[in-house]
Amino acid sequence: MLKQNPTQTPAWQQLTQHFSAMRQMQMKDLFAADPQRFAQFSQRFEDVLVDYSKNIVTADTLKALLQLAEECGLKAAIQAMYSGEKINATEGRSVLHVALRNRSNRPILVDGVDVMPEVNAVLAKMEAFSKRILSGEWKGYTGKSITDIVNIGIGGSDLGPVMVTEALKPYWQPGMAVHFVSNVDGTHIAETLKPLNPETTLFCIASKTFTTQETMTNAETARDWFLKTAKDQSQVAKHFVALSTNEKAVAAFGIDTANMFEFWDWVGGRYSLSSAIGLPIACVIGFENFKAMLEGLHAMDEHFYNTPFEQNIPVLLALIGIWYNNFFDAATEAILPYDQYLHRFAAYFQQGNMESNGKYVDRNGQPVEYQTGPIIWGEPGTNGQHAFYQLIHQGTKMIPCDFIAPAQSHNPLGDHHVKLMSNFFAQTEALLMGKTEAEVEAELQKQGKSAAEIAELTPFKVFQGNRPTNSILVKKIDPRTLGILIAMYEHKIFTQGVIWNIYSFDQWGVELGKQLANKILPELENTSTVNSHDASTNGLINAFKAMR
Ligand SMILES: O=P(O)(O)OC[C@H]1O[C@](O)(CO)[C@@H](O)[C@@H]1O
Repeated sequence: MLKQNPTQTPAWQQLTQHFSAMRQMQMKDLFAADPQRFAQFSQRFEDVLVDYSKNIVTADTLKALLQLAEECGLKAAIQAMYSGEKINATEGRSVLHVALRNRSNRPILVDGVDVMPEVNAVLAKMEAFSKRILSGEWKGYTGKSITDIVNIGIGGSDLGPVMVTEALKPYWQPGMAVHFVSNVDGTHIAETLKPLNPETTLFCIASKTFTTQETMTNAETARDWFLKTAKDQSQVAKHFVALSTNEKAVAAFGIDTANMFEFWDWVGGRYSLSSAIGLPIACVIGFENFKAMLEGLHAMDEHFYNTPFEQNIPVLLALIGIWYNNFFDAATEAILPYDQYLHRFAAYFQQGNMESNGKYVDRNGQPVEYQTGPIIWGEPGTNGQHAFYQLIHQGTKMIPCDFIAPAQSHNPLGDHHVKLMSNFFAQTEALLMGKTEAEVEAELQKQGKSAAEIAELTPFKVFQGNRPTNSILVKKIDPRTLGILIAMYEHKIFTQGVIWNIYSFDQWGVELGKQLANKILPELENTSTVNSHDASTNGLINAFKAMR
């Protein structure tokens, strides 16, 4: 794979020059000058409309950004990922989440072996299992059917299934509920288990490595809770299944490996929701709906693979993100879904994006001299409007935002949805147009304010506008559309990682904290004074011990 420093490309130089012309550009002037701007700067994919016209970009900006993608070897990088090359070089692994939802079934080779037969075999096992659970055929140790699934996992073994099961709540099958335990804080599992009955509860222990401290601790607590009632160790098989790549550790924990749903080292944790990690999803929305989501993911995978970059939605979103991140110095991006069911969508892509592209070392092992991954955050609208939008509208920082909304609500109650959507449209319009001094003065005059009051109040009520947004309007949040949206963001992240010349599929940055926690843990289990750390850490640990 090309290891190109993006700042050394001709396109980057061109963008730098172009930026000096664009930094003062007003989007409203661009709209006024070009009645075709919306048509020119929007793309449709199935029931998804992506409008990126409210960005500080012209055709020339996109041309230069597309050139940057070419010069950084994006085409070859996509090819390398889809053909199973070991693009996760620091871990020596292929990156093949696209194989998990490869509905075309075309062979995808890792080390010369087609992975599709094993992908399909696990999917078939998930289908059979989820059907047995949902039909009530799978019985617990007292002969009762399962009513509650508890997924125990963290990070990529939690956030995807949480986000998807919440997003697709209208598709939950009758008589089944799903719960998630991730935090090692005992409160999480204690509160989750409180209302549950061990006779009708199934635990999915979800861990790629099956060594993660949080997950193994919660899994042991769950097993103790279960055995407190069931008594008999042999009944564990009816209530515990494992979603993992580590057969040995699964067996050592006491889970029958017949109840293990396998995946592979070429599935990254944060890209694993369409692998066996998706089992709790299939068990609550049903396998047919799970399959529809896989089909949506695959449709967007195909779009990303086959579409020329100038119409390629993930590529365009990635390039626009780079424009703000690297030229306008925007440090964050907000994801703002106007759909309550998508309330964990930003959290999901916080891991997806920040664990992938939060890197300062490039693929040559050198520190980068440019910005890489942005900070991702967000909450559902309209709650965000009454919390942090003040800063987006009038703060000193540029925050490019993605607004996401469905045209059809799953809960068409009265006029709720049109009210919600009026806010969706109003916000991006306000961020684009702002409100001028003259408009504010006229408004205050109408309200009967004196000249002195008008002069005093006007500066506070002016909105500069010119704040960039993408609007992603979908027909309905259904399994297929959700799959499309997920893959769209995944490939945006990939594209940016390629251009920033970083490795997007490792996560060494999470290791140091884990190592130190393992060192500190035994120090917390006795009463002696600790002095093996820096003064602050020693002080805190010793204060903690004194307070216990
Ligand atoms: O599935 P595992 O192995 O328990 O890991 C959980 C999570 O931990 C990480 O390795 C680091 O936080 C994530 O990448 C991963 O999703």
